[in-house]
Amino acid sequence: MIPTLDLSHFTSGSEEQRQKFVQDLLASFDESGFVKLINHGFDEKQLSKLFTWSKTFFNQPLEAKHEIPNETGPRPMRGYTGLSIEYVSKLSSDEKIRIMSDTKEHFDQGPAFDTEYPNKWPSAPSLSGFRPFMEAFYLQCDEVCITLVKALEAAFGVEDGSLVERCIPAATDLRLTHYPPITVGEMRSGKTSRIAPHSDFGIVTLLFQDSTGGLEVEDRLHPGTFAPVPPTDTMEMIVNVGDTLERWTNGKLFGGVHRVAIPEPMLKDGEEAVLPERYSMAYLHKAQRNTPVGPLPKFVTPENPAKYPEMTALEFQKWRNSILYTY
Ligand SMILES: O=C(O)CCC(=O)C(=O)O
Ligand SMILES: [Fe+2]
Repeated sequence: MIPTLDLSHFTSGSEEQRQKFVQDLLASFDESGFVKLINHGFDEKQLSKLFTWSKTFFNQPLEAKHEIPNETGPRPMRGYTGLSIEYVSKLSSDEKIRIMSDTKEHFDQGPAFDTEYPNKWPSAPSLSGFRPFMEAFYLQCDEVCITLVKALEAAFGVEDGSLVERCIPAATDLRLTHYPPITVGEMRSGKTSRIAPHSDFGIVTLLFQDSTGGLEVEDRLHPGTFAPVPPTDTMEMIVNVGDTLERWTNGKLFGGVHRVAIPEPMLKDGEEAVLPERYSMAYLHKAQRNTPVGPLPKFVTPENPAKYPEMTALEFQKWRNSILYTY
């Protein structure tokens, strides 16, 4: 089971609570690559609005969504990507996974100030409030990530601010995903899934899921074995370690592998049963673009030499993104 930690213990708790938060965060990342957070600063109204906006966006006619197409290729994603375009399965070295398509559509958003990869916003009057809401939501997610990075500085015993400065200005991608209804039969076919097993590219990911279920986490000690992360509370934020943190820590921490499969209560259902549609929001926290994503000196020793080659955060992201469309 993934432990639940109280973020307010770190931001406004006693020294003892802060230290305990830091230790528990590291222990949980070490064990599963995942943690759940409460008291993260978002309230129920905001989260319900987030999902309402996401539904309004994806409920638009396809032509309207295609007015802001994401350009597939080795670059940060912006705008709308339709069904079965991105295959995260291509990141896997397992042949059985590599043939799986993802049945999802998504909207990707970067920093508001980004002129190199500008955001693409819908023009429909019914969505006029979408952009201001999402821009504010993005900033609030970034604040939570910076707080977590501060907790990691304490956990690793590195200088205060030394990791935070690697995250400014923000270069994160926020993603809204819609998984349309799909039959149990299709999900069991081995040819498709909602999202195939993968790890995220950034430092950490913040995730809010609706009440549909299906998110699963791989047991690091038993690759190929997954445990469900059922939605128990809409206020719950799920946080996972991404590949950048794995690289910075020279493999001490690892990118938590996850997927979205058949929700637990439907596991015994027949082939014709239909999984209801599902919505999620992932804040895929990234390092600042020119920041190196090779191992930090602290984690490199003669016994444990650097396992990951040096490159910038943007080079790493371009490389990983270029793989997603190679079919
Ligand atoms: O929809 C989810 O719960 C997971 C989404 C995800 O893994 C991703 O966007 O990287
Ligand atoms: Fe993911």
